Amino acid sequence: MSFATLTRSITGPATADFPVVSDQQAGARVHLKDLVLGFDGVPAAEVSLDVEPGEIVVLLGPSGCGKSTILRALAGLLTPMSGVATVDGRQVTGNDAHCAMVFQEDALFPWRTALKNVQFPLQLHGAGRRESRAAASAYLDQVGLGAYLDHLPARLSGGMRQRVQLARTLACEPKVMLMDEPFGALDAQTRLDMQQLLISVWERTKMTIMFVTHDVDEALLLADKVVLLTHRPATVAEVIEIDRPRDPQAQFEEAYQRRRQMILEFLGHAPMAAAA
Ligand SMILES: Nc1ncnc2c1ncn2[C@@H]1O[C@H](COP(=O)(O)OP(=O)(O)OP(=O)(O)O)[C@@H](O)[C@H]1O
Repeated sequence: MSFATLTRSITGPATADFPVVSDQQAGARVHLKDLVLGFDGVPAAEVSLDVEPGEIVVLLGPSGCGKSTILRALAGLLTPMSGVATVDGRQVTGNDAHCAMVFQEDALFPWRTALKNVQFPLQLHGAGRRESRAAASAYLDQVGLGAYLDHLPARLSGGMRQRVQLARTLACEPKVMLMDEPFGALDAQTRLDMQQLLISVWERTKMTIMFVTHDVDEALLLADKVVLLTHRPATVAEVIEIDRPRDPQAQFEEAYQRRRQMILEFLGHAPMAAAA
């Protein structure tokens, strides 16, 4: 998307307190077909998976099974051994402009203020100083950091730094946001706040989100689909579809508890991938 469209989307009429998002920005379809990823010729993941535009798909699986590797391949950071990954029908090769990654450890520039961190991708795409400043400050406002524009990352809490990272990722206007345990290092309350913030961002943008977590409740709160993966090399063992809207009381119901228990048991006894 051009920066002109971006600024239109920020300054146009908003439905709530969030910038209007153009159709172009809505989520992309992700298609993984017999995708084999690995290191030094040894497979770490062998997956086929379809993600509809605007879905939140959560990857759950035992430690080291290959979850991050799948996200890294979609971000263009890893070349597949075989198979294909496409985003809206286009094969992912190298750094795909439609996909942006959010890591657990914030990857902010420590010498740049919150505002300048978010301005960075905008300027990289050719926006001028004034335009990028206005856009970045709008994004930071949306993640609740309007009063912290001039703070360096060192002066922000872990949760606030993750908000800056989220704002910076949103400024890239990705069609697919790849989130690798983004809230794993946060305290419980901040994590809940970030989950709610993510849901509100997603409701407004309808981005496709692929999210890795070890937290089953986080998965059940966020996901349209929970994808259960086997031990390395990760293969898809099961895809669990979860209805929306989410009832906040649902977690106290028996059906929720049964599903949660089933997933916990799966993770405790996750199968090995079938021999090829
Ligand atoms: N750069 C690398 N070089 C070699 N092996 C790697 C590399 N990165 C990851 N691996 C290996 O690939 C496998 C999958 O790693 P990956 O980080 O994708 O797992 P994960 O499911 O995300 O793990 P966790 O849940 O513990 O974060 C692991 O066995 C890991 O040791």
